[in-house]
Amino acid sequence: MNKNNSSRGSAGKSGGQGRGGKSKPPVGSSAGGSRRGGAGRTNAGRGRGGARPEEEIEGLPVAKNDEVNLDIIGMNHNGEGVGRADGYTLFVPGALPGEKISAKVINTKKQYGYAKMNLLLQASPSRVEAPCEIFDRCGGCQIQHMDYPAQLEWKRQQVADSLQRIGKLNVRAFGAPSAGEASHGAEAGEPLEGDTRVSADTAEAGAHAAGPGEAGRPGDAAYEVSPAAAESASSGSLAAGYAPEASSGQPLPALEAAAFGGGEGRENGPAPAGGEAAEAGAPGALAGAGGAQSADAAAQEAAAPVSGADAAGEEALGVLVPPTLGMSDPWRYRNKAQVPMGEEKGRLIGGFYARGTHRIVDMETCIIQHEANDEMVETVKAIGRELGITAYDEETGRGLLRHVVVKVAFSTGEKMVVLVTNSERLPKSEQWIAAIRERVPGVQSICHNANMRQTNVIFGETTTVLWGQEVIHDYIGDIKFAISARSFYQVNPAQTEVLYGKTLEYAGLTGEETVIDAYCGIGTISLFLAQKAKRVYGVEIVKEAIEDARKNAEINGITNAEFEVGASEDVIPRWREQGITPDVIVVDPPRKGCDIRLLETIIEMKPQRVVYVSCNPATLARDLRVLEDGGFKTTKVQPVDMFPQTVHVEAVALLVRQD
Ligand SMILES: C[S@@+](CC[C@H](N)C(=O)[O-])C[C@H]1O[C@@H](n2cnc3c(N)ncnc32)[C@H](O)[C@@H]1O
Repeated sequence: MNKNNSSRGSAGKSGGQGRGGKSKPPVGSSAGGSRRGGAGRTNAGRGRGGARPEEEIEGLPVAKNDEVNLDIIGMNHNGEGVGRADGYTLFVPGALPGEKISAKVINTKKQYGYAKMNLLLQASPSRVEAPCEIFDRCGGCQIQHMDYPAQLEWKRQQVADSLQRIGKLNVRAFGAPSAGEASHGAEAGEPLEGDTRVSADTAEAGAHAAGPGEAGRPGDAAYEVSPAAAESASSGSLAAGYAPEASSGQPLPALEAAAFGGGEGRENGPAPAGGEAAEAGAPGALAGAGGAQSADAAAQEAAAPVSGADAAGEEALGVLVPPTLGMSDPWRYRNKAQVPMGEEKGRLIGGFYARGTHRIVDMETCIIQHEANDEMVETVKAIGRELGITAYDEETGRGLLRHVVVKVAFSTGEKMVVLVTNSERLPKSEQWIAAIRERVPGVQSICHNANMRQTNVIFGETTTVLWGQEVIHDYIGDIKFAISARSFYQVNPAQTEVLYGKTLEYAGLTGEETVIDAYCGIGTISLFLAQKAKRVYGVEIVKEAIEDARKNAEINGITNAEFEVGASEDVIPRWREQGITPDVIVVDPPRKGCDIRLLETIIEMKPQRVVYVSCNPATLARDLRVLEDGGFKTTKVQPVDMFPQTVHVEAVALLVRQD
């Protein structure tokens, strides 16, 4: 915080425009006009004797309703700007790294608080106008106001930071030469800008597990990843994976030290203001932006080890985290929409939840969805209104239509509509079918899923095909996949090819290997691997997905892949007892990461390589630490942007066995 420029209480309050969304926040002409004399670091004079509002905590440098000027030094994993007011962390929705803002404190906790941006005093060069009409209300995307190169670089930093702080891995300084080159230059071990910024940007990210709507949760201040927390978050919360532990009341650095045995790895100072933005334009730093890696990144990749022998020489340089592989057109990329339904003044509406809430923002178009999905959702809403359908109400448990789920296969154009209702049967099903068939050209499958439980989980156990096929078909590369209503299928088909391509490359197959694909879904990765391996064993917990996987092997004439239903942590130890000895194990778990029993089994099975595909850098880093302690070395972790405009981060890691 610029102490001299901050104001207290109501003095000099400015406009209240809120977060930087579709419309940019007002840009102030200058940061001058200081209203507060002196540092004003204490809460003195704020009624210690009972008049103080309950949430106000003594000894903080700011209080609720204070106006402060902040330098935004980073962005947390929810996409909120991170500012410091006299060392106290304030999260500011809509603020970008490198910006100077004026903000009003809206809530304080012991270790951090929230502020609302009033005035943008100095904008980041990465700030763009969010193209979506409802960006400032909808919780679906979080970073449309950041240009795409900066999004990609931020995602790389998230991965690098998690590896360092949670996994306690030594991350190679970006731009550092490979082992061979290192002997020629002194720079090899020196931290580069990227690394310096990493920790500062996200030092608070782990401390902040909750979105605005969850701000009241106790003890958000730990990096430790709890499977239970992550599990509950898999239904969509961005707070996923961080356990409410270790709320000691200490300032953040001490907390971090406690959680991670502090002092290990790099200790980085705060990022220079504007650092994120400045680097966004750095040559070679943002290779993913055009859908291709930079020459720099490609050279590092080529130099990175893929075998245990090479790894020794590279070890001192640390784990390589190349630039995020991004899309050339990061819009309209999603093949699936799962839209909650509600009512507004008695009218059926459907859209995504407002940030941090379960309040539905009615939506006509979503510009990260394929147009066909937009059209299907709109059509289904219109039909629902015509048929007088009620929407399910979470609070009362009454009402009928819960979710509309639509899928489109990019390569074949096949479409699926799933109506999820709070009823065993779909009332007026004949009318629904006739109307959808008539108004959704090319629809191949209309399904009903019954979910009568009072839960956030979208699907219930029973799915019925109302009309048409049970599945739709899509291709990834040359392989054809059947996708049913409930099976997991990657949502960004263009980037799925990139992700699986990396997975296959890291698996380093010659045709002689036995491979295990844990958390295999409908066998997508398994079938990719099977083309280059001797035998592949896939395991997945959802029965329908395994049925799809078997069908998929069959329709592609692949005979060297077999699949089993069950939890990876139960099935793979059994395979071990049966004498299956994999050369390569691929894991692609949900956000909560791998079960510890699975990690222990992997360590005991001693495959040459482990390829870990992850959609949560925090749990990835936690699990890599276990595998490292068990004798594996992490050599590279490649971020792949599967979810542009959102804070979701995907990465593929390669580990090689040390002995
Ligand atoms: C991130 S998806 C990956 C699916 C697949 N690899 C793909 O790329 O399409 C994770 C999958 O793990 C499954 N899953 C969750 N917990 C599991 C467990 N304990 N054992 C096996 N599969 C599990 C989910 O049903 C889901 O299909």
